[in-house]
Amino acid sequence: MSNVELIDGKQIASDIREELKGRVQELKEEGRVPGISVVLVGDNPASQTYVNMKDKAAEEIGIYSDKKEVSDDISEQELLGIIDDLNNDDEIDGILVQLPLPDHIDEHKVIESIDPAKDVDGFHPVNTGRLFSGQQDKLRFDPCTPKGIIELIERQGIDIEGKDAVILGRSNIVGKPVAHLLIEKNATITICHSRTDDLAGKASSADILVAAVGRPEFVTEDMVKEGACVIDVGINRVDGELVGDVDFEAVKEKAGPITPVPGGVGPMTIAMLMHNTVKAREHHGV
Ligand SMILES: Nc1nc(=O)c2c([nH]1)NC[C@@H]1CN(c3ccc(C(=O)N[C@@H](CCC(=O)O)C(=O)O)cc3)C=[N+]21
Repeated sequence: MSNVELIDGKQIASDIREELKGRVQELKEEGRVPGISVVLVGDNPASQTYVNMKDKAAEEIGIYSDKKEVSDDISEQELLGIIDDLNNDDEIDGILVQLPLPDHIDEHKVIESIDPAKDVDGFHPVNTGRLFSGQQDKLRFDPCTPKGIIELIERQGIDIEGKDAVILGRSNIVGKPVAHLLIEKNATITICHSRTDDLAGKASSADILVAAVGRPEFVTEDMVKEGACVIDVGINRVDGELVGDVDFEAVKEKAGPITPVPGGVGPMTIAMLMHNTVKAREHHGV
């Protein structure tokens, strides 16, 4: 008999999409269909996969979804022009520019050109600033993967308050924002990275361990405390297979609740993108 407590991200994401359907129905009755536009620069096959998953989720929930596919030699000015059009398009509530962008385009400049009220990725400095300063009273879009992690933990029935959370990775899209969200939930935070001394020692002190380092099976058994909640944010392709940042087989018996890859954090990212888009429409023009 297995004593593994799997956190079923696929199921939880499906529950969230179901909840969103009701909110979209109410908006539709007022003639206010939520709309998202995804801007895809170049033809990276992995990006295509994500964009297709977003399309499918939007369709299921009843969100209008539009795609702008442009060549990877597009100039920065042209790209900024597309975003300006979307900022001024009343049918569009959410704008997502798929990252990464080609080297000749300044990612920060592009993100800052998005209307913060349409920034469903939660990457604009207005939104990250409101997260950083704990402003929950203002319209704020939290980044999808970090917000999805919080939802996974809470919907699994795990209390965050007072817990020691250790985050492996300090990226702007996962490590830093998830730290702020966990602080907001009254956890105590340690962020570890490539220069951290005794990373294994720190990781193994965690009640909640978030692995977002982008290295396949980086987290081994000795880095996990007995019964700890383990959240695997990794999506590494190894020999055509999807592998997380956690050595799942080695860790699953020692850990408490643990997310699989695939079927953990990934589906939650898309569900939270849909959540942000519905929220954007609910606030749009009111
Ligand atoms: N502006 C921007 N926003 C993003 O949110 C964004 C981005 N750029 N660039 C790329 C990354 C990656 N990303 C994923 C979303 C869902 C899954 C997902 O659902 N994964 C499935 C598996 C899918 C598969 O089999 O490939 C799972 O983990 O179960 C993965 C990765 C969003 N990203």
